[in-house]
Order: sequence, then structure tokens, then C-alpha cells
Amino acid sequence: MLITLEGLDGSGKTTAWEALQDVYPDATFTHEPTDSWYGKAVRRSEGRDDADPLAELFLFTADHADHLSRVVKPALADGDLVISDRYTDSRYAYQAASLADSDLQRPLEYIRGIHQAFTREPDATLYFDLDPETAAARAGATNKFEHASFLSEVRANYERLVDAEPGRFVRIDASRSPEQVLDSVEDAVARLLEDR
Ligand SMILES: Nc1ncnc2c1ncn2[C@@H]1O[C@H](COP(=O)(O)OP(=O)(O)O)[C@@H](O)[C@H]1O
Ligand SMILES: Cc1cn([C@H]2C[C@H](O)[C@@H](COP(=O)(O)OP(=O)(O)O)O2)c(=O)[nH]c1=O
Repeated sequence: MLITLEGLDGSGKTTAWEALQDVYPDATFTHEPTDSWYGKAVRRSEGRDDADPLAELFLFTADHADHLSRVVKPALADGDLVISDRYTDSRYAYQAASLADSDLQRPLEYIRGIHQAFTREPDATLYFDLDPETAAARAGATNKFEHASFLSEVRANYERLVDAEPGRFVRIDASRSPEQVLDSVEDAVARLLEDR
């Protein structure tokens, strides 16, 4: 089973992903961007304000293709529970926002389309819902994506994704205390595993 954690920068995904490792020590824990050389290329691009947004989409997508074939698909083939801190929805939400003013007519649909032919969609996605101002403040604005105005466009895209596939998403109210958020996350994962 593939469970992904999604939400704005600073919404508490990594904190939850780390806590889940104590609860499910045998699961495969992974993340995007990855630590591969593709992931390093992505991180270089993130640090540059002059990066072309379409080129950046393909860098993130290349990292995803490598992540799928090297980590995600083999772990799922072994019957593992796979929990990924960010995955396909990050591209649909973030790169659709960075390409909003490009020549692409419908960036979110375009980005979904290029993934469709090769990706493995998540079985379930925990969506860490947080307002963009709090998210940007928690994230500390260390890269070009971590600003409230950009994050509000990203959030609107996440909401479109949730509306399109309500059955896949579990909404986590990420504005609460870390303890409350972790309790909901652990309950949600336990329920997903029971229902599988
Ligand atoms: N529920 C919470 N309330 C307040 N601060 C939090 C909460 N969860 C995480 N944080 C803090 O916010 C920052 C970003 O959290 P992190 O888990 O790295 O988020 P993300 O992976 O979504 O960017 C960290 O400093 C973390 O300690
Ligand atoms: C995986 C992915 C991340 N990103 C962005 C979101 C983050 O700003 C940045 C790095 O991701 P990450 O290290 O997960 O940041 P955070 O822990 O703050 O959420 O890359 C995309 O724009 N597209 C993607 O496909």
C-alpha cells in the first residue's frame, strides 16, 4: 500500500513522517525530492529564481520516474507499506501554480497527463491542511516556493485535487498542536491499513 503525505511547506508533513517511523518500523519511508542525483538537480533548481518553470517541472518529474523504478515499485512488489513525504500531488499543485502564467492552457491537467502514462498513483493521501500565512511562517521562506502568495495558489490546486478524488484524500487539520496532528495522522494510517 502506498500512502503519501501532502500539503504546503511548513504544514508538518516531515514531523509526521518521522513520527510514523516509530509506529511502522518495517515500512519503507521515502520522500520527494529524493536524495539521488536527480533530486540534487531539483534542489539546485529550487534555489534559483531564474529557473525556467517548465524545465523545473521536468526535473521534478525525472526525479519521480527514478524514485518509482528504484524505490517505490520494488517496495510495493515486496508487499511493503510505503509512506512518501511528498509525491505526485506536489507536482500537480506546485508546478501548476508556477506554470499558471505560461503558454499552457490547463497546467494542472497537463501535468497530470504526463504522469498518467507511467506513474503509480497513491492508494491514499494525507493532506495537511494549513493556511498559507502560517505555513510560510513555519517554513521560514528558505526557498522561492515558501511565500504566502505563491502558497495560496498551491493550496487552491490541492483543493482542486481533493475535490476531484475525495475518496483518496484524508484531510488533516494541520493548524492544531503537534500532538493533536500526530494523533490524527496515526489514527488515519491505522484506519487505512484496517480497511485495505
Ligand atoms: N502542529 C505544529 N504546530 C506548530 N509547529 C509545527 C507543527 N508541526 C510542525 N511544526 C514546526 O513547523 C516547522 C515545519 O515542520 P515540518 O514537519 O518540517 O513541515 P513540512 O515537512 O510540511 O515542511 C518545523 O519547525 C516544525 O517543528
Ligand atoms: C516533490 C516536489 C516538491 N516541490 C517543492 C515543495 C517544496 O517547496 C520544495 C522542497 O520540498 P520539501 O523538501 O519536501 O519541502 P518542505 O519540507 O518544506 O515541504 O520543493 C515542488 O514544487 N514540486 C514537487 O514535485
